[in-house]
Amino acid sequence: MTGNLLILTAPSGAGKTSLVHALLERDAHVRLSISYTTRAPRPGEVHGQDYHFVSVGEFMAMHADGAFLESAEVYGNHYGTSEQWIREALTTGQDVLLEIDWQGAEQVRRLFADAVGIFIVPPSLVVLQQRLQGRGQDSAEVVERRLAAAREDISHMGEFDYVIINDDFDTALADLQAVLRACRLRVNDQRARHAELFTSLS
Ligand SMILES: Nc1ncnc2c1ncn2[C@@H]1O[C@H](COP(=O)(O)OP(=O)(O)OP(=O)(O)O)[C@@H](O)[C@H]1O
Ligand SMILES: Nc1nc2c(ncn2[C@@H]2O[C@H](COP(=O)(O)O)[C@@H](O)[C@H]2O)c(=O)[nH]1
Repeated sequence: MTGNLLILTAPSGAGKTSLVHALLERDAHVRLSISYTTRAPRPGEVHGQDYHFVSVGEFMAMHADGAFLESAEVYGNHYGTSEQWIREALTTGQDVLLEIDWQGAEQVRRLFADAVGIFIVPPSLVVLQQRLQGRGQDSAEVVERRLAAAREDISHMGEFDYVIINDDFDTALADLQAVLRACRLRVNDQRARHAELFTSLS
């Protein structure tokens, strides 16, 4: 039985990384894909933990080798997901989270028809601006660029299966846990679990 593939997308600063980390602390059966990026590390970010930080040359070589399940240029940097890592993790039966933008989500959906898309939105653009500025890790120019893209990002909401409004953090986290729980109850997984149970009890 393979794991569920969940795509989490949001405008920058909506809170998806915070939600994902809170989920990972509470759920041992879910794993997060660590993306490759050409973006410079933020203060405190760790290579191999937050991202695999690579040069543009390294990224392009990986892209040419077909190493990425999906990749996109987002806010001026390149980002990509390792195909090998994803396929291996799913094969072990663990659920996998992809924290990627809407362009990457589109590519993954084409390859994995049963991937579940979750779009996270901030309650308003004013709140989004406060979160991006409050995070205190990006220059004013970077914050401006990301805010300017937020409306376009949000216009892709309809391409996803679930929408979580990240206003109150605990409510949004409970919503994310509920979606994951619903994924685990999908018929294909449950049929396989039931067949095992049925056989063992017969
Ligand atoms: N519900 C919430 N209420 C208040 N602040 C929040 C909430 N959720 C997240 N934040 C804060 O908002 C900021 C942005 O959150 P986070 O870095 O998780 O966003 P993100 O969507 O992952 O952004 P990016 O795509 O740029 O990585 C952080 O400082 C985080 O602590
Ligand atoms: N298509 C992909 N998008 C990705 C990937 N990893 C992250 N992202 C998205 O980039 C932006 C900016 O992230 P930041 O860490 O620089 O703030 C955000 O929307 C991420 O979801 C990826 O592998 N593929």
